[in-house]
Amino acid sequence: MEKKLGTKWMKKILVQLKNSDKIKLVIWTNDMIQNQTIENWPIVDGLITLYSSGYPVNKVISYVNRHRPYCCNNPEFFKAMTNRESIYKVLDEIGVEHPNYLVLNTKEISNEINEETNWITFHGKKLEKPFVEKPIDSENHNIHIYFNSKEGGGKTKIFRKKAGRKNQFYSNGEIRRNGKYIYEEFIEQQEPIDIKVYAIGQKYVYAEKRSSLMQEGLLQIDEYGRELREVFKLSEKEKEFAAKITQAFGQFICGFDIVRGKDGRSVVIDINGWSFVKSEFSNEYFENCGRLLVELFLTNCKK
Ligand SMILES: O=P(O)(O)O[C@H]1[C@@H](OP(=O)(O)O)[C@H](OP(=O)(O)O)[C@@H](OP(=O)(O)OP(=O)(O)O)[C@H](OP(=O)(O)O)[C@H]1OP(=O)(O)O
Ligand SMILES: Nc1ncnc2c1ncn2[C@@H]1O[C@H](COP(=O)(O)OP(=O)(O)OP(=O)(O)O)[C@@H](O)[C@H]1O
Repeated sequence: MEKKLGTKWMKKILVQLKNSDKIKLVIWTNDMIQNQTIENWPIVDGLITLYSSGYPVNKVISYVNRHRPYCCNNPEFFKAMTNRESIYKVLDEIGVEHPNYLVLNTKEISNEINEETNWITFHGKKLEKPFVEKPIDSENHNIHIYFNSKEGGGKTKIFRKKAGRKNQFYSNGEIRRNGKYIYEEFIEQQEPIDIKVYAIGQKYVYAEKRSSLMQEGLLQIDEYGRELREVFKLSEKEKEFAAKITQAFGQFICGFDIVRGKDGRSVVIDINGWSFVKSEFSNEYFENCGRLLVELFLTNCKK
């Protein structure tokens, strides 16, 4: 949490709240959040809550229920947002496209899964490669992509960036049988890119593209040593996704990822909740983010 608060990206946003003469900004330390009871937490009119590993969601919800501060990102949704199936169910409700999927607890039903070179079957359901296997817990970023033998077979393991790498190819294409996974259709793309979308409520959305995490080789780095990204122009439909997603998930500041299929579909593959743009060249994003947050709190907090 403190790591997130200390980033220069967060500071670019907070400075605008600090500079507003109508807002008194109170920064809560990690010690306060983790070790003190909610009775000792300051009583505030507005609250910025953002999910990160170790974040005490239940404690924060108890505080919010007791004091009813205005939350720009509603903590009631945080648990649902850590489950990839729950995320897709919400997307269904709001008409936002996601990949077709199947959830399997491969540990519990290992004997019932029949695995062949190019597909798996389970109780009459057939999943053909290529497909993507993601831990149901969206905080677990160890994602495997399985290829058809026509494409050379094997699998690519994707993981959080480590020593300039983001993936590793393995010739063994067997699925994992040790937990609950969501199996998704692999969206074939025209250009192998990830579209990282950063929405701010209904009024503003900004996006960047980066080389897909499954692209071979080392990360492409910019002059600041950060992953190379470029500003990306979203379609009108993708902008509508952004407005619907921030509303449905109750997250005023909300990042999510899109891939564009060869078939023309735009498909949401991941919702990240509060997520920072991390670019030296996106001042416009930070200015809008700070301005809209100030506006949001002034409109919604008790006078
Ligand atoms: O959403 P955010 O801003 O909270 O950041 C997320 C994630 O963004 P995503 O959610 O859009 O995927 C970042 O991935 P990218 O967007 O940079 O690809 C990732 O950075 P990373 O891969 O380690 O590499 P760097 O870019 O920092 O070098 C970061 O890990 P930490 O910096 O180690 O905390 C994550 O934080 P958390 O989820 O709390 O672990
Ligand atoms: N259904 C899919 N079809 C094609 N490629 C996909 C699909 N799902 C994921 N990918 C690729 O795998 C990468 C990781 O997927 P995803 O974003 O779901 O993982 P994550 O670990 O939740 O990411 P984040 O770090 O954003 O939280 C994507 O950036 C994309 O390149």
